[in-house]
Amino acid sequence: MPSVLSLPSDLSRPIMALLKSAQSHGNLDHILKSIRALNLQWRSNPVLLFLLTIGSSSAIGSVYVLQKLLNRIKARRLAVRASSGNLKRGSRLLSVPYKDRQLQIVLPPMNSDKYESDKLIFKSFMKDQTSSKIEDDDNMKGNSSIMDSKFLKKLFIIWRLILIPKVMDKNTTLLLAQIVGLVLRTWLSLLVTKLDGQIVKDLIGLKGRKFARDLVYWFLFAVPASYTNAGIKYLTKRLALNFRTNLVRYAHDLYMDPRLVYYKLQFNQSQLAPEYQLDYRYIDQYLTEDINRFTETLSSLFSNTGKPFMDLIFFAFYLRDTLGTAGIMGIFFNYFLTGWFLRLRAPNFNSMLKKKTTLEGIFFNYNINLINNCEEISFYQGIVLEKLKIKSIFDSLLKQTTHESNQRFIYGFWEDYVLKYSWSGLGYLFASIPIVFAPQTKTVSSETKNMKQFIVNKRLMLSMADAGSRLMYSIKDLARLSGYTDRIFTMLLSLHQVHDNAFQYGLPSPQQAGSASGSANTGFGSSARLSSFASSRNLLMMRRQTSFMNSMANGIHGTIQKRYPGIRFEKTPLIIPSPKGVEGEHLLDGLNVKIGRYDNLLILGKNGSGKTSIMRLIAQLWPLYSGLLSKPSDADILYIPQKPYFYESGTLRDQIIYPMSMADMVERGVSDDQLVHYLEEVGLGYLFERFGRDLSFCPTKHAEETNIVVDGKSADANRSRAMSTSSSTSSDITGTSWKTLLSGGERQKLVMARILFHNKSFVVLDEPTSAISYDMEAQLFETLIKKRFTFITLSHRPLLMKYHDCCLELKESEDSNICSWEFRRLASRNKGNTTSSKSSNYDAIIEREIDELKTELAQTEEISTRKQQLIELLK
Ligand SMILES: Nc1ncnc2c1ncn2[C@@H]1O[C@H](COP(=O)(O)OP(=O)(O)OP(=O)(O)O)[C@@H](O)[C@H]1O
Repeated sequence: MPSVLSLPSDLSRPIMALLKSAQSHGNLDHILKSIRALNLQWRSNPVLLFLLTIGSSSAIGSVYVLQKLLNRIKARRLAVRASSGNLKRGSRLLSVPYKDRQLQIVLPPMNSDKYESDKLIFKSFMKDQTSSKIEDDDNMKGNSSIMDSKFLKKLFIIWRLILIPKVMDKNTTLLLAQIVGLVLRTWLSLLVTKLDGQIVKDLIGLKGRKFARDLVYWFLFAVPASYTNAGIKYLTKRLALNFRTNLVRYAHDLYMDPRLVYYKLQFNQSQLAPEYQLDYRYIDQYLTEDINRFTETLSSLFSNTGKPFMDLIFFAFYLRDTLGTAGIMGIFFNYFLTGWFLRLRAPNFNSMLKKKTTLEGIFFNYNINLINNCEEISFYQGIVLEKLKIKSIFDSLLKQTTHESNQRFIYGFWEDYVLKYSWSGLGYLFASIPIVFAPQTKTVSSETKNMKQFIVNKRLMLSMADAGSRLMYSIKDLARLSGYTDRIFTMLLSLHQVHDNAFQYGLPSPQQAGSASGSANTGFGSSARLSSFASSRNLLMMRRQTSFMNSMANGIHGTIQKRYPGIRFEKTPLIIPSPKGVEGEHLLDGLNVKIGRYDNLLILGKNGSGKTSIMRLIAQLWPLYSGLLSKPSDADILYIPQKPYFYESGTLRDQIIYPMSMADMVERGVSDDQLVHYLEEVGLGYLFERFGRDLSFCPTKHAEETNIVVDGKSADANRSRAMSTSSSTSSDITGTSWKTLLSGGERQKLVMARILFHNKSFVVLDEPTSAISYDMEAQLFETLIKKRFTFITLSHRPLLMKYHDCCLELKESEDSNICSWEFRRLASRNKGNTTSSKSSNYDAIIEREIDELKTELAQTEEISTRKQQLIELLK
């Protein structure tokens, strides 16, 4: 038998001819002759597929370029329409920096009806869970099986509502294209397998010309095969990205809603089963990492399971001709047996993944906390304690990861032994069956035929084994997907619960509690934990009735009027929101206060007495359980919280106009000059100078890359000429944040400039001048009075009375934990000269404060005298 390396003369001739032609540069005749000598069949599969690939990729490329061009034209038109305010109602146009240009993205208006109808689907899911009592012991431990109905139901809900909301969706197209790609790839594998056997047959049969031709076919095949592989990978990534976009937008629409879901989430402590409870502190991880991982796992699952599945079916059909139906049945029986065996051995990857992801979130958040509070921690020199805390969190993560690795090691052994080696061994065995049992004829042609058949069968068997093993490996992917599906579903469920108009801050709403098909005690459905113990139907019914009565009695029944020209409380309790409702912790009871336009109110009280909570009630962050609250419309009132907030990556201008966008500012006709004037009024003119007389100054690095322009109005459009001379000073102080760049007092003053800009009739200020010097404080209050703002100030300093007309004092009560309150009108303030007006009422309080200060001063003096005496003694 000739060696494969020593080519026979028949084989070397066409190759030599090709080489010679290559040597004689451009001798087309020679090349054509050599190709002709190969006897290529133009209608053969490799040639047709090669030409088809070239043709279709050119067509796809042209469509892509055309689409890009059309998109650019569309974006330009949109920008023009946006700047003239002609966008569809509710739509917003964003200009997002991308490479060296701005991408125009239109955000369609939110379809709130969709979210309301989706809410019903989530509600009925929760009701089904209770009524069918799926909360069995397994679920209590979070050990849901990867293929259980709950996982599939959850996935189906997410799929139908968010991932592919309608049949004619672009994601459907991508999915279909992916399926076509998978079928094509399997078919190509089959053709390649046959060609492989043919090449071996040519070699062994010493057919040089055929060998060279099949080699050319091989290289032609490589083009569509590689193209299909790359295409499938691209489609997988694209689908994941589209799924992610849909999910992120959906979650953001619910989370960042004017119904304040992002704030109220902390109160959603309904008594749901643990698997449906979301820890709001880690919502960032759900919204970012989890969505990303869920969509990637889901879209890659199609190619990871689709390809082996197709392979199994195609190859089984092909092999049936040689191995017979019994042989194929035997192979599949083997697969199921090993699959069953591996499932028995598989640890609970789902629950391991959930635990690990939660710990990763805690670890990540703690690191962020360190960054956000680095200065405070440095002052306290608290890094040792912080390090200990971070270490203990990391240790828990490490323990969980080690446990997971150990489990994976044992399972990995069984998986590899069975899937890689046993199945391949069996593959050889099955491939040899037709040869071993064929009639024994010892001619050269029968040997080469046998060899070809063996090669083809062996390749198909190994491919089948590989496909089967990949299907088995994807059990792990499925477990991972199940874990992520649980997390994403829980997040969406919680968002819907809080987004619900009837959200009761953890207490079930009356209709939920009493719903006929519904259940006992969930934020929206039922208490899985409670109902799992309620073994009898009667007990469940009783529980429902009790819950209904409770929620009726403890629910939110207050009345809010929103167009009142002042603030009025009538018989209003101040209760910390909780699942107990009215029975929760009371801070104040029966509050009766009434102020009108131009009545400035000071709310006085010690720390923790409930001042900020009153502001929360007025701003409707907290519910009004009973009584009456009358307040001005939202457009007329501005709330200034105790902690000055600065817009992340925002410019100096953004900080003044927050929460308005540049587009709104331009629309209101406010110029940059006016903003500068406000800065000067609050005593921050020098800051403007320091930042290079540039309102676009931003201390955050890469601010330009993240500077998103809303509705086509550029931040620079309104900049006055005086400001365009940006000095080098501004660039010297980049790379920090507003929080660290400004002092405490400067931050409060900047917020005051915000008040002047918004110019709303009513302002609620929580400790607005706690870090500002007395002279500046007086100036700021004088400005507010002069500009005829009506302000409600929350403070613990009676000295501020001189700027106010009424005072609500919250006092500690001797006989109960609930503060008592006293509302009184202060003697009329001389609006022009506040310091000259005195009232005996607040004189007494001020005298008391002065006395306290004097006592403190005397104590300090005494200490310093003693210290001096000690020093002298030591000398
Ligand atoms: N979300 C909450 N959950 C539980 N308790 C809360 C919550 N928010 C506030 N409280 C409690 O309510 C009480 C009143 O808080 P509030 O912030 O209104 O005090 P304050 O009078 O503004 O205090 P300070 O002057 O220190 O700002 C405090 O005891 C606080 O612990």
